[in-house]
Amino acid sequence: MSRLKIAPKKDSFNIEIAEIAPDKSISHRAAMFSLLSDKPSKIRNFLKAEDTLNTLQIVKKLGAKVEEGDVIKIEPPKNIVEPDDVLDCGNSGTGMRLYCGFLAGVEGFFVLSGDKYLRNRPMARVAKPLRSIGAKIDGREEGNKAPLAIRGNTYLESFFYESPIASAQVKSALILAGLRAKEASSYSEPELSRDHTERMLRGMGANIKSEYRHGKYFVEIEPLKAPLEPLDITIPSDPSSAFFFAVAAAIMPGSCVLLKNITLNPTRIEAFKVLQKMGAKVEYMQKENIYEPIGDIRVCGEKLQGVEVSEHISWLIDELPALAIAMAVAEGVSRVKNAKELRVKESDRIKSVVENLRKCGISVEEYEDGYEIRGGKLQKAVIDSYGDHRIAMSFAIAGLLAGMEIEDIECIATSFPNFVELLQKITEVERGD
Ligand SMILES: O=C(O)C1=C[C@@H](OP(=O)(O)O)[C@@H](O)[C@H](O)C1
Ligand SMILES: C=C(OP(=O)(O)O)C(=O)O
Repeated sequence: MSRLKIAPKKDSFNIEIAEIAPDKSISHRAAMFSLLSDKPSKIRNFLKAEDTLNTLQIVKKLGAKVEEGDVIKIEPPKNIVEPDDVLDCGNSGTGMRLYCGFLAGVEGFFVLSGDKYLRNRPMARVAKPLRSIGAKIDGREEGNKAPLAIRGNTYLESFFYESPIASAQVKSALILAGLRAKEASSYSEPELSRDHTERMLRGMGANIKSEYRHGKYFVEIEPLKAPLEPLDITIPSDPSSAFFFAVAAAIMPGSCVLLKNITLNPTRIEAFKVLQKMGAKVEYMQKENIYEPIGDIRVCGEKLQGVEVSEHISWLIDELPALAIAMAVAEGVSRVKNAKELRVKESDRIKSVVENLRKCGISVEEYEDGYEIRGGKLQKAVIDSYGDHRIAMSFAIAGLLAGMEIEDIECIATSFPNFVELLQKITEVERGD
């Protein structure tokens, strides 16, 4: 297990970062959705991190020819091939849950598994609704835990599913199944979760409509009549990865960071808005709109104030650990509520945030669905990442103020392989065993 030692940064900094990792959510989808066409897809700036490379590896095992280079070219098979081995999703909930929906309606036998963290995450949220439309999915705990065995079939019923949670992974799994169902289907969620699946599939020609009705978000899905158009996409940078550097600037008054070519999709930048509410200066400069609004974000540090976060949780769920670092140094009390979903991520992120902040000398109260953080002075500590990339990177950023030692940092490679290299532009970072 490797560790990182981060040296405190004494002066403010002003940098531009054009090398934030490509968007993880969009990369997973680009690789997987290429299988819905009968023509080759071209993907530029694909995220070459463990999670998305596992998804791409599965695309190959399902019969696609993949040419890897600066541009990834995926030539889909005529028919999906039944793989002769387990499909390894690694650490990725997105990979596993989306493949469940994708494979449920494809003839063949498929086994999805992953690392010890993923095998411990709940899968009933996709297995149950998929089973109710005729999918054959089983696994440990009656299909709640991987390995999951899918006996795909082409008889999926159409559905009207009201999801109790705003989860883009559940929504995407059901949309993918709906594309192969007998008739039109409908899905609703309590609030709009990230909508990359709808945007990309629509761009490929799928008949998918979405609208707000009675305070809920609905998606109507028409089954595919023919293969979709291929993707020709340049993946923008990931706002969830960019956010670590936004926090770095925000907690060091006088510092600024310009983050280039980031997805500005409103379901992805809510954490930047919270940082702004806390007192940081945040500017958005939209440049393009290809499937998604894309542009630059500039963040400059000012004195931060405590904040309460209890709405639009799905729009900032992945950023909450990094936001907790800003909350830890803000003046006054901050609270996060309605965020129970944090407990079923790569680690129980409520526990990992609370325990590690306490090690840094910050007073924190744990709630079932969040936490209360009393802003103070961060102290240097030895941090356990719990094998969770977002915890490792969040506390590495905290190191800018106090110095920090992070244990078990291999997980960073799941989403942001060049994170340490970029952090070294700001301060000294030492890797050790
Ligand atoms: O669909 C996606 O790409 C994702 C959806 C979110 O998960 P949930 O659907 O579980 O909320 C998010 O936390 C994850 O990092 C990526
Ligand atoms: C929750 C995350 O990803 P996933 O669910 O795909 O493992 C994440 O990247 O923070």
